Amino acid sequence: MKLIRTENYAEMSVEAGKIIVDKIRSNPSLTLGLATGSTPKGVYNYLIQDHKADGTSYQQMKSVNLDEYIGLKAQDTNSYHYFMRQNLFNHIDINENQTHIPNGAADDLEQECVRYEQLIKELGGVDLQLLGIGQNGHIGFNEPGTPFSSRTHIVTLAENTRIANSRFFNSLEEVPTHAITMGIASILESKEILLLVSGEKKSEALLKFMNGDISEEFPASALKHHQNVTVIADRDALKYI
Ligand SMILES: O=P(O)(O)OC[C@H]1O[C@](O)(CO)[C@@H](O)[C@@H]1O
Repeated sequence: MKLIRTENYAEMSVEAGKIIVDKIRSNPSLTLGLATGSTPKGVYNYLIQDHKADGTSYQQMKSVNLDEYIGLKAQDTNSYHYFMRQNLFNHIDINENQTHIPNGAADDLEQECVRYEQLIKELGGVDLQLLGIGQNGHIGFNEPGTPFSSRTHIVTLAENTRIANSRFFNSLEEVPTHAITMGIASILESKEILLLVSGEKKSEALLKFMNGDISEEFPASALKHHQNVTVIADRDALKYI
């Protein structure tokens, strides 16, 4: 595992953005695994600015997102479909048919999980997966206790995850209780993983990740089984390291 230390969120975002742009330029038809939440917003902003200034093209690539809330339609402003359009897709040269996000409003959610897993296979797997980490160590929406063998599945969100994410909603009651997420085994099949960690709130999770045991009680620890993980963290997140 490689650790890149950065001063702050902006620097972390630029470091990650440069790595992604390099990959896309050397392999324009790659499949990029994307994440939502506050952490990757700066990276997406870097990609948008680079696209405008240097013309990096996304016309041939494909993307798969990690997760989506159950019960929110794609148009819902709190859905991850909406997040991705607002924060990246609407600002680069990518078509909707190149981008994939689990459908949290599907009639048959179990079938949706099977479809999504199959889709990733048909795309040839994820070349580079961008990840954030939850304060409880979740990756995607794989909460503590999720088997490392898990594939795309339906999860009940941990209360602390709902509380953490309630900042995007009007109230905690509005935060969905369930989500669809790529499983840990699905994530580990990515050829390369970029884990971004920013802010003091994530410092304990980062300490546990770097120095703790590999355990299903701390989902991110599964990444230690992967051969090609780069962690990019900022000074606040690195407080204990
Ligand atoms: O970046 P944030 O908002 O702290 O969220 C942490 C993680 O939780 C999730 O939002 C759950 O999907 C991840 O996508 C994200 O990486």
